[in-house]
Amino acid sequence: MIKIHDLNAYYDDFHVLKNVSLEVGKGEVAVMLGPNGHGKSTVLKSICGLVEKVTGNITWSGEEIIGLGAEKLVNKGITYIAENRELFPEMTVMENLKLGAYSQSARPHEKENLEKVFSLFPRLADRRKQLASTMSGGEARMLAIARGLMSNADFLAIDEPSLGLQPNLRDEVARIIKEINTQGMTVLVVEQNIPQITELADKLYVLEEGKISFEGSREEALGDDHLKEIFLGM
Ligand SMILES: Nc1ncnc2c1ncn2[C@@H]1O[C@H](COP(=O)(O)OP(=O)(O)OP(=O)(O)O)[C@@H](O)[C@H]1O
Repeated sequence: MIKIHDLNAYYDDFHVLKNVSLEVGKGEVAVMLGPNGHGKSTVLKSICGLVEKVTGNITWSGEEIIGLGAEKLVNKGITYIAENRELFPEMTVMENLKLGAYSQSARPHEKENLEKVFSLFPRLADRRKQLASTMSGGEARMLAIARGLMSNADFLAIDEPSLGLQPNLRDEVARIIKEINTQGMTVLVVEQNIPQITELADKLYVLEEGKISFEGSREEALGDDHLKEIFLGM
């Protein structure tokens, strides 16, 4: 379980997150919604050791992990999948995937994770020799998610997977998140353009102005007209 208590995050003097507390139970999917620029990515990055100035507590399976840094956290099974893909364009699909398994904890599992990834994303298996730079936007997005899975993670923080995706591929992203969750992955995802993802959420959080303004089930969120209209698009 990931448990965040009173997280504050800063970029220099800019105080982005203000006493954020949330938890994602083992094997659960939590979805974070909220307006642009209010700090959703910063929550994910703070968990994954990618924000320098943070205070508060973040525990993973009971162990304090705040401030450990991204490399140590990847070895503990905590992986961030960025919204801006961050692929290596001049490398093939296969090379990009193998780089996802660079960490000490992932290396011994490279073969089995590759098989898992290719069964989830058959299209990547067909294109394993293709350069990442020549993939369509949707394929590149899938590759970014697949590369995250190569890290042998137990917890994935996924940032806006729908960004730049056509509607049919959004269904595909929802299917994949459901599938990896069924296999036991704990997921915190920032996403409000794929209704199927909010449907599979065990819990929704809304982040506004760096603070959690709502926490509850999708049914509870649907009971609130403001949330329903603004964040659930209904
Ligand atoms: N590396 C950085 N240095 C300085 N300011 C930053 C940095 N990253 C983000 N910010 C600022 O922090 C605030 C929160 O950004 P963040 O990306 O967490 O928001 P968000 O809710 O995820 O937005 P979006 O939905 O647009 O991705 C924004 O004002 C942003 O400009």
